[in-house]
Amino acid sequence: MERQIRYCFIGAGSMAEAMIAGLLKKGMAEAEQIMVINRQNRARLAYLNREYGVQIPENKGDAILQSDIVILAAKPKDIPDALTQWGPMIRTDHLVISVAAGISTAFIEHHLKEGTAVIRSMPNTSCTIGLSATAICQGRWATRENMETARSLFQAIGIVVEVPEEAMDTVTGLSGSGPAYIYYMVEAMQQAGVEAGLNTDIARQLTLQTLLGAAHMLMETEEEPAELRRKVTSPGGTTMAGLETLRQYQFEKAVQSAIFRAKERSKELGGTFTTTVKS
Ligand SMILES: NC(=O)C1=CN([C@@H]2O[C@H](COP(=O)(O)OP(=O)(O)OC[C@H]3O[C@@H](n4cnc5c(N)ncnc54)[C@H](OP(=O)(O)O)[C@@H]3O)[C@@H](O)[C@H]2O)C=CC1
Ligand SMILES: O=C(O)[C@@H]1CCC=N1
Repeated sequence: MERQIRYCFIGAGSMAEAMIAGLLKKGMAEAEQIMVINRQNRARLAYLNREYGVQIPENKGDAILQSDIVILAAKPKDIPDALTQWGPMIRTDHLVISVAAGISTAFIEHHLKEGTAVIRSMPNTSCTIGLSATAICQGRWATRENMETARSLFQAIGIVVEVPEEAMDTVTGLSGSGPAYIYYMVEAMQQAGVEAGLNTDIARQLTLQTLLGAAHMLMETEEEPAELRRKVTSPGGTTMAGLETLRQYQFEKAVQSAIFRAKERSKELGGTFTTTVKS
């Protein structure tokens, strides 16, 4: 029987959990195939073991040695230390998939043995339920086969697009951080409903179904968002009044500025480290 692929997550935070939950839910991997290590939070590892049955090896280095795919899921600021600490255990036949915002494939490759395949990705937390929007890009030593492996991994937990590495900061600002913008909008809508007199549960139900319905309308009718918006907006009606108010508060500019700023932040997070990369 063919040996099953083994995954080692370096980092046991929100993103690792979201990917683990999605991979298990979609049957892409069994819990025995997934090992997780972190820096020091043992309670967190115990939780992941209890909740998902994933493997928490006694010896963290062994987890890397026994794996085929290493998923780098520490915070960008901790990536240099993680690479210094764990890099020596990563072999050239490993595939390294980073989910870290801003960190370039070149920076990661610099800390690993020459020839190690590195793929940079940007999923989002909706991978928990198989609905991530993930972008991937190819490092210097990664082959097309490695890219196909990463693609099938992320396809199991959502959609996947391939982009040039220069686009990864924009992707991070748009779809990596994107769920948070939507949740912020939902919070504001619910709060307005409650302040205007609805009970919390009703405000929540109406807001969530409105979000779900609008998302499905966009996906299923394939009409442009501006056209769908036009159909809601009766001349002189309530929507027109609401949209006008959003315009007065520069809604469009606010959303665009948020995405541009998040993109810049992604660059800043990676920029801190680029100077240490030798050409
Ligand atoms: N959250 C999100 O929506 C998304 C996040 N990302 C990216 O995912 C990455 C992780 O983010 P998130 O899960 O939110 O972060 P968290 O802070 O929740 O988790 C970070 C994890 O990294 C571990 N860690 C830190 N240093 C090391 C080390 N040297 N060796 C092993 N493990 C280490 C921490 O362990 P300990 O607790 O023991 O210190 C912790 O388990 C980031 O790079 C982020 O840019 C990408 C897309 C979306
Ligand atoms: O906030 C962050 O930095 C990470 C990257 C994309 C989403 N969360």
